[in-house]
Amino acid sequence: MWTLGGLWMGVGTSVGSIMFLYTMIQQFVPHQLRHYMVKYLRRLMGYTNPYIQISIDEFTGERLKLSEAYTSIEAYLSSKTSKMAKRLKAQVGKDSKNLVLSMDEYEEMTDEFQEAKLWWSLSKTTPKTQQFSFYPVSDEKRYLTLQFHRRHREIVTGLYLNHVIEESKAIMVQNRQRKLYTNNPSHGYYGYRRTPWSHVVFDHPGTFDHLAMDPAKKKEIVDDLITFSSGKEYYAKIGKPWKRGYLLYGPPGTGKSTMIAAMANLLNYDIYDLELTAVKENSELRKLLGATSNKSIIVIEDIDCSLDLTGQRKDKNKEEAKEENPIPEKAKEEKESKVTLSGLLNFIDGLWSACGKERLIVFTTNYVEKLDPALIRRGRMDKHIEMAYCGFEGFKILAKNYLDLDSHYLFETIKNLIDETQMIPADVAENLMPKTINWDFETCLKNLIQALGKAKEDARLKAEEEAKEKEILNKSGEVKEGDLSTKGETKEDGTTRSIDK
Ligand SMILES: Nc1ncnc2c1ncn2[C@@H]1O[C@H](COP(=O)(O)OP(=O)(O)OP(=O)(O)O)[C@@H](O)[C@H]1O
Ligand SMILES: [Mg+2]
Repeated sequence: MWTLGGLWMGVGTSVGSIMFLYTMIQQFVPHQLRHYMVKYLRRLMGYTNPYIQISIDEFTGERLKLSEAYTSIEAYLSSKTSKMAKRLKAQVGKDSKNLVLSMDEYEEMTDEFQEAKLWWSLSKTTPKTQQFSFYPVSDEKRYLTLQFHRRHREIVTGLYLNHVIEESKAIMVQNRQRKLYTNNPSHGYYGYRRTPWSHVVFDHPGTFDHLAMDPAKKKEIVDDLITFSSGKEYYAKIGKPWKRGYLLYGPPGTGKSTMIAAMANLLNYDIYDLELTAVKENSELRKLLGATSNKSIIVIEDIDCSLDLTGQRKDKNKEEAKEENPIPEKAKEEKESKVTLSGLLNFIDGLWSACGKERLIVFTTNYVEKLDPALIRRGRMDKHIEMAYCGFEGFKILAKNYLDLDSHYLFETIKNLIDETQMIPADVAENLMPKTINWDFETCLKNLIQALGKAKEDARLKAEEEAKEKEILNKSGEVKEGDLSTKGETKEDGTTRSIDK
């Protein structure tokens, strides 16, 4: 036992010193020399060293995408770090309640699996051209290295790595703090952040239980989402990338944004709120897409206002104003987004869109009829959901939510009024909300009844006004028709034909 322990310590020390040497070279040797030194060191070690090394980069594919393997292993190691590593890094965990510890840079730790002993270390490569900067510069690459004896190759590649990934899944769920990302429009270059997205903790309390809408429709949406999230094998079987598009449309204040929060809370996904007008060109759109994680919702709100997507829908007034006050060409180029409709279509379902798994893409709009049909066809936006005015079923959900009220004698009055009125759930909710400390159910419900009565009356007056306008128009139309018939001659089939003068 002692001998084995001593041997392991010895091996650990020699591996440690080789890695230390590597790290020193990476850190302090000028990059022109570094390449040769590392090459010869490796060759030398190849003859004598019985150890195999696997490295896992933090970012893959020109660092566009956060490596899933890296994230998983980092989570796995974080569960062991507190016992093994000496230099730790602390981050706030789920719900900001606990601190999650992970290995600090240039730190090493050991792990054991069956009879194999394994060494993990975290390193980084520094940029080729050394620059003075207060922040770590964007060329920095972090990577994890795993070393083990070659006699354990089968165990490690066949079993250990799978074991790490499986363990990491449970740990990640435990530690997961959901995030709300945005593509930061304040500066195009994302520098030391190493990702084009900036984020805050996603803390929206909205759930489907809170959402006022037809229960049958709600159930259909929830079922659809759950089926999607558990559809890994199904999507693989039908040969489709594991993603789904949702189009939420309807008047302002009908709960489109609230539904997105409810979707994220239901499925435990992150949200990427994409500000399309801040994206300069299609290639940036691809970068943004590549830097999103799996299990996420990519949202483009008010898609109809986001861009001139067809090239035909330019705002005429804006165009005229531009002509009067022309913006200098360079400033214009810097400011204007060059994202095209085809760029966006590729973003949604081109080859690039398949680079992640389990992703929802959600568009919201108040004017569905303004959207290009290509953008919202099935396959891109698979499910179209209309968020409508509040009906009685929706009201009951709001009454339960805002007043904790299941039934009341005034419900019948509200039922009769609400189905004849077009009131958005946001207004119904606002009218229901208690306005004084000593509130009671009756006052709240009567407030709503009053508001509904007023809305109904306003609608009646508006309809009357419109009818009058129509009548006037019809009359003037009749006069014109009358003029025409006097000037025309009657044909055999009873229609009239004008006489050319
Ligand atoms: N269907 C609904 N159920 C519950 N609450 C709702 C619903 N619709 C709106 N609300 C309430 O009204 C507020 C505004 O709703 P929300 O922002 O989701 O509307 P929206 O449809 O996204 O509007 P817009 O088109 O202007 O973005 C929310 O904070 C929510 O409290
Ligand atoms: Mg909204």
